[in-house]
Amino acid sequence: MPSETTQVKVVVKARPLLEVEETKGGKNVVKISGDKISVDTGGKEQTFVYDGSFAGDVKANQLYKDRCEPLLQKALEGYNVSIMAFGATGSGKSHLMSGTEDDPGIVPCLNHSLYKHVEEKAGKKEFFITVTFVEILDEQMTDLLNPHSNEMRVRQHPQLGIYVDGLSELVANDGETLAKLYEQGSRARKMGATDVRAHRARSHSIFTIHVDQKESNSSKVGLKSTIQMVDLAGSEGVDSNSSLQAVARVIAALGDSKKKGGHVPYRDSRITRLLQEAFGGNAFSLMFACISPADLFSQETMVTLQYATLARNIKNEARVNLDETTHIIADLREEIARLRDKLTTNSKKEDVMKMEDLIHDLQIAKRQTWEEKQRLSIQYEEERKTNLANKGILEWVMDSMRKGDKEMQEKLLLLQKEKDQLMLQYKEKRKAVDGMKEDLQKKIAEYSKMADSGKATDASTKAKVTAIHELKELLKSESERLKEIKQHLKEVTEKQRTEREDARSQNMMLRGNAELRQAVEIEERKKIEMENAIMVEDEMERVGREVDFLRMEIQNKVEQGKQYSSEEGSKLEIEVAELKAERQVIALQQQVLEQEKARLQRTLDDAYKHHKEETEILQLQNFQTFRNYREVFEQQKSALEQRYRGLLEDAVQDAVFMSSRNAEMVEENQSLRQEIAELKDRLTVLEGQAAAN
Ligand SMILES: Nc1ncnc2c1ncn2[C@@H]1O[C@H](COP(=O)(O)OP(=O)(O)OP(=O)(O)O)[C@@H](O)[C@H]1O
Repeated sequence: MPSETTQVKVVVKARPLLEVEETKGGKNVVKISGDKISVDTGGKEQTFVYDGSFAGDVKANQLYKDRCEPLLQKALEGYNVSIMAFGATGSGKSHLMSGTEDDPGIVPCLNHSLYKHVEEKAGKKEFFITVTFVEILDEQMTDLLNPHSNEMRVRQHPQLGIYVDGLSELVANDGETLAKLYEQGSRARKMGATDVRAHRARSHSIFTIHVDQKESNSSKVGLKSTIQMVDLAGSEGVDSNSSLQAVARVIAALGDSKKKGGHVPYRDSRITRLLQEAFGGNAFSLMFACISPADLFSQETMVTLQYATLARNIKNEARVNLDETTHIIADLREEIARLRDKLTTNSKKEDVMKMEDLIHDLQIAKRQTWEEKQRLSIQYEEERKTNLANKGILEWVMDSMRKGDKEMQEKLLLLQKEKDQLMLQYKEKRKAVDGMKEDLQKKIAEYSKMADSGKATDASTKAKVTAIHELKELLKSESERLKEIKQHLKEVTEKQRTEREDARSQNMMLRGNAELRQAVEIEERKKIEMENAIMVEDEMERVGREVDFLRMEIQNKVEQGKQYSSEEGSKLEIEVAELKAERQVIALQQQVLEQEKARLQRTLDDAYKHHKEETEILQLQNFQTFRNYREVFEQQKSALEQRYRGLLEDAVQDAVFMSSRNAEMVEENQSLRQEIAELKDRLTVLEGQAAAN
């Protein structure tokens, strides 16, 4: 297995002087020239040399290209890589690692090149990439990709190295997935805290990319490497932060020539255990020492630079990691079988314990196969929906809600179908009614024409009158039916509205689900808009038909040479004007609806933004409330304990008093007995004397 001795590389990155620092009168006390960096500490200039020093105007992607891309190449050759950001709070560590949209950080840049490489090698090589994301705060570990509450432990596997037992490893088949996982994890890191900045300043996070690869169609053993991206806790006051102090002690133990060869306190904290390969182990390591250029921070800058100097002396022994999972599993199985035989004849306690460890090692080794990692990843995906939802990460809730909402959606769909059918019936019925009206008008016209002509016989008059009467009756009943349909339609619409309301309140119950609510609102609004549009269109059509009908009637009459009386004329004109006005009103209504829609859209967007912010705050507050409860509980507990302690002390004192009193009484009793005995003796003597006399 090829291996290389390598030194931990240290690059200093000074962030720009922030506006807030400038307004406070902060001055730039850092000068950079080549790999040298000088800090003016109140008139005294101190100079340090590193593997690189970069000023504030340097973009993260340039730093990535320059310093991290070669490390990615190493990782692709099978070496482990560790990229760490170290520095005081506010020195720009997170900015460097995560970056912004305009200035993507080291993690997004590396993500991009990693998958570019994977694409380029398609056909020749197969890659299997997974990620884990852990946060360590006050020695507590949080699985940022799947924030569960199961116990997690740092363990060491004899062949696979150091790992966190219980940490979810998720498959990232493409750069987009990896970016999403990193983003969600970073968000989960924020969501758990009441004071995001203080929390981040005190916590460490490690985002690890596991790259497994093998040559396509080859039985050659594949490669297996890890890329650790570490955002260390803020170092201002290294003394006050014990786990960072532990990192400092490890750096000093390995990097300080006076302490070389001595004990390295990796086991002092979880972060140092997890960085064991990065400092003095099997990895190519790069430490970004992040500093602020401001005089206000010069003390913190000096602490960072001193540790950076020590870190640069650390030597690592990096080797190519072959994917020997299959062999490891076979070896472990063999060892387990041997031990099992031994245990059947002679079961010693240490052998039983060793057996337990071996079985656990085998379990871990078995989880390293691509198939098993894939299976577990799917299982974690399921779990993390709930865990992330509990943490307020919304996207997953949305997905699951869509499923949960299905029943309600189906109900609404059925109602919509019923409504559509009713609408169709309504339209058809109205068309028929309108036709009948038209027919009736015609029949009345024919009848009056016949009557005017004076040619009408009794029979023909009767027939016409009967037909008119029948039609009138039919029209009446059909109009009734139309009314009924309309009423039914109204009821269904109302039912639909209440169901939607229910659905919405159900959605409301899901805390933080602003996106989903917005999606539901948008969908609902679209439906209402569509329905309104249909109604308006329908009305317009009806009014149009009425106008046409009138026009036709007038034309008919004109053609028949009918002279309108001024009364009829003005009646018709009024009717036309009314219809026109009706049409205008509808058009106006439509305009108003459009305006209302735009206004609602704006209100909704504002409400959405506001709600989203409020939800986040609420979640943070809830967490705070929980902490307050816990504090009160702790106080009550200690008050009770104190009370019981007091009672116990009293009881002990009483017991002591009673026992001393008891001793006194025993003594008294004894002396009384003595006295009685003496009195008895005297009595006997006196009785003797009396008898003698
Ligand atoms: N290169 C940069 N360009 C512009 N602004 C920067 C740069 N680096 C850092 N900043 C700004 O400096 C501030 C502190 O940066 P950041 O939050 O990354 O510090 P940090 O070291 O991660 O702090 P903490 O330890 O508290 O998490 C932020 O407002 C950030 O936007």
